[in-house]
Amino acid sequence: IVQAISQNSRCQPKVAQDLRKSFIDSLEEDIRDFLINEAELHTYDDLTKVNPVTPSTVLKCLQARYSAKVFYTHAGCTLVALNPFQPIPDLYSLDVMREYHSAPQPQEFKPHIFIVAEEAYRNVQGQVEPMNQSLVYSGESGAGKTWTSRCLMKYYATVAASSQKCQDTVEKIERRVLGSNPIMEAFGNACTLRNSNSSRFGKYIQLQLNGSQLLVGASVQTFLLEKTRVAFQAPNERNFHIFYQMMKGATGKQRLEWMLPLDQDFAWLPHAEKTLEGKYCTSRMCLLKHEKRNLRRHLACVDYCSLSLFMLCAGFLQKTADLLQVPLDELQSCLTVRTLRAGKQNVLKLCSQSECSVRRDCLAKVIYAQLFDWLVTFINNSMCADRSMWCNFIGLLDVYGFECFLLNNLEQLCINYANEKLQQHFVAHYLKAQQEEYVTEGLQWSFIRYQDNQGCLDLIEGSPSSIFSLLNEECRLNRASDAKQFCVRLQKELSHNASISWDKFSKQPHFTVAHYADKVSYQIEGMMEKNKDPVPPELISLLQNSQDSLLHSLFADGDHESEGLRGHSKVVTVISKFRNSLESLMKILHSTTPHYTRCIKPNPDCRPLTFKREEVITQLEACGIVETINISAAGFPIRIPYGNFLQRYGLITNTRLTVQMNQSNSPEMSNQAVLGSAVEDVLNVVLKRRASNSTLSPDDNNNMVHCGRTKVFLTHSLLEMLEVHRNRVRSQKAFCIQCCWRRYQNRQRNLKRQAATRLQAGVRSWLVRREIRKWHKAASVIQTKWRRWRVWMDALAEAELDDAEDFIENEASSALPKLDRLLKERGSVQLSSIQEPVMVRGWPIGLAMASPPSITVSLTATGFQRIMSMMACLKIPFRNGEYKVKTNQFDQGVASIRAQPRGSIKVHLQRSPLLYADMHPVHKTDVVTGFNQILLERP
Ligand SMILES: Nc1ncnc2c1ncn2[C@@H]1O[C@H](COP(=O)(O)OP(=O)(O)OP(=O)(O)O)[C@@H](O)[C@H]1O
Repeated sequence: IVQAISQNSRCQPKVAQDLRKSFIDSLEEDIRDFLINEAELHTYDDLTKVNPVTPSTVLKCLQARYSAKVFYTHAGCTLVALNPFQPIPDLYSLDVMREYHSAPQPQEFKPHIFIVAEEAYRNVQGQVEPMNQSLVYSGESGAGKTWTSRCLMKYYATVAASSQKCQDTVEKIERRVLGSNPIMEAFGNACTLRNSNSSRFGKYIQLQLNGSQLLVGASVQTFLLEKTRVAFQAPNERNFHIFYQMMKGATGKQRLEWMLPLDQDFAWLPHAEKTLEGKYCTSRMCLLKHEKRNLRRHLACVDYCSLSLFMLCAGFLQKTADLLQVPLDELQSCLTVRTLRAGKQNVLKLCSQSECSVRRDCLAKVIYAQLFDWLVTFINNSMCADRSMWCNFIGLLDVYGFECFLLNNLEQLCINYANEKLQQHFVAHYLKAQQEEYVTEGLQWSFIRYQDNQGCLDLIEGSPSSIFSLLNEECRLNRASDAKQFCVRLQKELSHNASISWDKFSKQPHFTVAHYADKVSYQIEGMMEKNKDPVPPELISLLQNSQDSLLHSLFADGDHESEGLRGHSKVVTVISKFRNSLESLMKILHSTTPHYTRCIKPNPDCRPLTFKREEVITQLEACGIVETINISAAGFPIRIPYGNFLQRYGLITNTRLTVQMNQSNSPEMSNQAVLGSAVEDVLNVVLKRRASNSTLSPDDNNNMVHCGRTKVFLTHSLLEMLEVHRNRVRSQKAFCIQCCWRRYQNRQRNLKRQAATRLQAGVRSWLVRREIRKWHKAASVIQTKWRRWRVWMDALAEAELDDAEDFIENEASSALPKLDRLLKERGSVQLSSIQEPVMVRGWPIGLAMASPPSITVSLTATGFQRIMSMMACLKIPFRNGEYKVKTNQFDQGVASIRAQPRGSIKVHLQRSPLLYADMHPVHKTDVVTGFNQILLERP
């Protein structure tokens, strides 16, 4: 339908309108089932969550998000960017950049181009192989590729900028990179029907990073500049911006110097009245002074040369000759006389009027193409860092999206060929990565089905015969090209390939290629000429002899192949050049980690916040987004290691702890079995419950989950179910724990009350008194000895000194060690407190208490618990502080004990709570909930 709409939209608007209506009707029917909860569609930040994945459901989801002003959506491994066509406040601000850059997990943020940028940057930082990154963004004209490119450059210029401000040019490279954009756009962009600032060339920008991941340089590689635009613009389209900027910006003096008439309408500069997007300016490029001067001088030359093109087109031959600094007669003869080779002799032939026009256009195109290349080289020279200064790069590839117009020719064939290559790379990259993981995890691979476009690529570029090879062959033959003849040749040689077909009813010579995105019919008329892109040799030698230094240098090096200078067998065709540059680009892509972004243009008129379904669905088809989602969703996009899975979802079936224990002492393979079955238990519970109240059958399990060697592979829908169940079980458990805790507290309170009474009555009278009795006994022994000693001392005072000394020595040797031992046994027990043992700062059952901050306890964990309770019950005075704890559970720990309001004591054990698993029921709960505090209360 979409194809029919686009084919009829110009010639038969009524038919197209009817088709569009029926298309929209069919959409509604198709997605009715899906849209049960339409209000929530905009919350799907990943299109792989859409179920079922069809173009219409994806479309509806994107539309809902677009209406909610959400412009980025993940599509599995790619990002879909919808163009809002109006600036969105704070979507790309510096703060947002910093937020994404500093987030520990940017993926958890809302989808954004900065997530892709940050992921690539972190890959470089993490030195994950392959370290170099490529960010590929494709889409049709006006979809937002250039915008994306600017955003990414700004992002890297912000996050990868050096914080040190020094004079060195290298520090300012980020400004150079950003500043080169307007110049490139001035020369390479033009106002087209589809985009007022359309890039007419493809580019790969390489941002060079040093070992500290700071931006130190950049380089640009360009592809397929649409140089025909210099001489021919489609109705209502414009030439390259630079010409208009130059006309507008020229001062009176320059006009005089350039001999530019004020009121002249140039045929090559249509619609000069339209306003432009921007203006190039060298000051933004942050160059050194001499570089700036150099660039300005050269740009003036460029302008000069460009200007000559106007003059050329307007037929001002004298002025053109003056500006190009070539002799007028030579210019004239180049444009009007053709040199033919007849044997060894040259024959001059006067050209027809149309041939003269072709030559004039050719001169303009060749100058512009060379100037553009020169500009790219100049920019590269000013931005590119020395190879020794950078070690990694992030490449930004801005490629034209798939194109299918009413009339398609060589340009579209090249563009669509490039897209086929990228699609193949994309599929191969992601499927390869997935396949590798599935194989290592022992998963079956066959369930992923995808469209292989190798057949189409073989048709276009394969050997021995393909469209390209036949086209090149045709161009190398020294004969006038005949479209019909070539069409017959194609039919003869390529009809075995299923990707090519011909419309029997079409009178025009053509061929239709079934691309991965759509079928495109290419007209053959003019294709060979475009492929040859002939440049008369006279023109080249004319420009080589120019007195203008820039022009002279552009053509002096002699690698400009013109039709006469190169042998026919060596013709370097447009296709060959494009293919070569694409090959080198693909080589780079293969050696980097790619990140794909699909830019979508929501309406053809560039109207802000307007979403046209048929427009979007065509693009979704063209960029193979449904295919991409299917690739991402066909497998299991969620991969969770067993340990993490059971930790998170084990509570659904209470399998967590047992499995963890088994895991620690069983070999790896049996672990996997144990873990796998534990996971299955969990999933079975979830899936059965789900199946009981929905259409899902338990057989669907295989499509939603797979247990690999180390990970569980899940689909998004299963993950959602798991989350729902987990939350439900958690709230149930939390409620139970609360009830238990209250019950336990009540019981504790009662028990403590009883224990306290008993302790006060029993323990105080028995335990304490027994000790007191012991101490009394010891004290009386010491006192007796002391008294005896004093008596002896008194007696000795009267006796002779020598005898006395002997006596003391004998007595002390037996009495003092005893006293010493007692003191040692009771720590800081003092003689004076023997009479009042309750007030002694010691504890009868093995607790020796010195002054805080240290209590040394040597007992079991339960014993410690009991001690603390007793202390509380007996109102033993203690101070808040840190106490050393020694139990049989661990060597040495620290407990901080704090008195709480209402007489309770809070003991905080600074140890892994798992060690207390056998202490008390409450601690077990604590293990589960992750608390490690014990609350003990005084009666
Ligand atoms: N994210 C965005 N926010 C606001 N406006 C945007 C955004 N993306 C694109 N635009 C607008 O859309 C216009 C077209 O975008 P852009 O020039 O980037 O398209 P493109 O894909 O590069 O087209 P082409 O292939 O023709 O060069 C821009 O001029 C800009 O005004």
